Amino acid sequence: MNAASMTGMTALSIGKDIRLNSAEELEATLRHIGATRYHSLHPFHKLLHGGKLNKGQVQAWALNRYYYQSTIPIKDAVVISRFRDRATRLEWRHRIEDHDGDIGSEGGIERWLKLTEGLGLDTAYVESTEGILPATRFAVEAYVHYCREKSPLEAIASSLTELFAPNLHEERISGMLEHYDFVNPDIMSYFKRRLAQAPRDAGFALDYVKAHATTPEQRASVCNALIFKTNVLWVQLDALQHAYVEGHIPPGAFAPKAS
Ligand SMILES: O=C(O)c1cc(C(=O)O)c2c(n1)C(=O)C(=O)c1cc(C(=O)O)[nH]c1-2
Repeated sequence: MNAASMTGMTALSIGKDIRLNSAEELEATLRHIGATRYHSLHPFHKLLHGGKLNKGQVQAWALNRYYYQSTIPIKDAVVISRFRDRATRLEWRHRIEDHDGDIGSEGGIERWLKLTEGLGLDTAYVESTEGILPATRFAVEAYVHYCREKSPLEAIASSLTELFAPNLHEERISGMLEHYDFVNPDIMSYFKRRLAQAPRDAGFALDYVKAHATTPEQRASVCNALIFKTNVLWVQLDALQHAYVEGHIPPGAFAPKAS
């Protein structure tokens, strides 16, 4: 089967008639899903990286993304809880440390707060998550539930969007530094650090699903987990676009000060 000419993919799943007969076909299909559905393609990202947003809109993005970032270690604790196998738990554990840090060493969540603080947001307000969009909360919670309720294989597979994150982070670092005078290298340190972390994590997850999805049904479930996750990311940007570009801010959500 040629993944690039794949037909029958719906918004939620690959077609029932698609049978993936090998690990190589699985990987080709996963890469096709990333190339056609990753949130790098979303119009909100084009605006963000192209310097087309004002400071309030960038604040709204960073504030909402904080909820995603700060939930990732909770999600990863759920993933770990799905495994009896000690080796898999050990391998996954560093992801929690990457985000939470350790006693005396900074983690990704603190680096994200540098970004929100550098953008002029009050840290206590960001951490309270009071101002986030309802859709951000629903989408991020859905990701945690997914990892709790689906198979351990699908829980790992749902992290595979990270295969496609480094290109996006490169584009974001250079685009935002070039276009916004309120952005500097220090507050972008979160993304610089992820450039090293994400390929290692994604590489493990890809090898894992290639080795452990041994039937066409399991390979389809891996693809559907990745489709689910691309949707988790996509709807968050849809909600930002609707609220902060088209101007329909839901009641109670963050309202940027006029700049
Ligand atoms: O900036 C981004 O677009 C982006 C995307 C993703 C992703 O693809 O899920 C992650 C991250 N960043 C990220 O920083 C991160 O730590 C991360 C963890 C995970 C995950 O699913 O376990 N995804 C992502």
